[in-house]
Amino acid sequence: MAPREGRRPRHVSAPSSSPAPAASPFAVELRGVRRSYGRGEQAVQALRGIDVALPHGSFTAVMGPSGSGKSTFLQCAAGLDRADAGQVLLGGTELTGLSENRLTMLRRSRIGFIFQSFNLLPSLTVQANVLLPQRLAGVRQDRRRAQELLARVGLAEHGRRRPGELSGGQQQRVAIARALITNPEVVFADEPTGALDTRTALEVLGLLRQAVDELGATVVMVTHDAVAASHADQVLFLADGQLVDSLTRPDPGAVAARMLSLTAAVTGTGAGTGAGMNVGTGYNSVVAA
Ligand SMILES: Nc1ncnc2c1ncn2[C@@H]1O[C@H](COP(=O)(O)OP(=O)(O)OP(=O)(O)O)[C@@H](O)[C@H]1O
Repeated sequence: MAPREGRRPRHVSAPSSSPAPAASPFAVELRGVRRSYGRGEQAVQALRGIDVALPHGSFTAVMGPSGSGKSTFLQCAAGLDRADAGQVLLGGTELTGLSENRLTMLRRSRIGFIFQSFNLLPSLTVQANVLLPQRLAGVRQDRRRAQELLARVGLAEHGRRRPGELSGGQQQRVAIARALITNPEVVFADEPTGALDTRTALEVLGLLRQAVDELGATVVMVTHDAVAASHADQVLFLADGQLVDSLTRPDPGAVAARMLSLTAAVTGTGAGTGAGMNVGTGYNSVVAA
């Protein structure tokens, strides 16, 4: 997938260190990834052979009906959960097979996370929260970069406050700054706007878009919201543990139409597979290049 025209990463105004040289053209690659939960008749096939490759500097949204495997996809791609089969690569480094310690170190230094519920530490100042990934990774805490990132998300004056003194939208901005502090290869965002009102959500999505366009970040975002997904370069649609479709340069209407037909197909409500939905065609390989 090519990034949107006019939205190519410009690698300008990166607050400090530039991204590490890419060992692979792809920030994230999943090859034949399978993950099931439980055993025997109770087993649930959460991912049933996922093949996808997402280039550096791209913004990808992952959508699908409830239970389609979005969270499992994100967890496996981010090395928070282990695939039963297949390979997961981050910037060319294979995660499958890494020891727990090495996986933890890799997550701390090369991956940023943004969660629906912000997950800031209430007892730390805003600035200390932003610096936490560097502290955990055991690298020098770069206060200047933290301050630059806080300024970028509009919180230059809030570094000494505690998260509890900020609004939800402001807390999510802190979480974005925290996710970017280590200059990670990929930022994984799990429903980052799920707890925010519409206007605040749009601001947060704009900041994620800026991180991609101006800092060269790679963002992978799970969302239920068609408007949120339309900020991405590409939307991947999951159904029943498989990638069944994708949309590039998505607009909210097209995303909503595909979700509607997907949900109808999954629940069997008979709404058909209009809007070009590909359910059941065996399309499960999306190489975003
Ligand atoms: N720890 C677990 N133990 C057993 N089954 C699980 C576990 N985690 C997920 N599943 C099952 O795997 C399937 C995929 O779940 P997953 O959470 O990835 O879907 P999702 O698309 O993120 O759903 P939602 O939109 O509702 O959050 C579901 O059938 C779910 O019930």
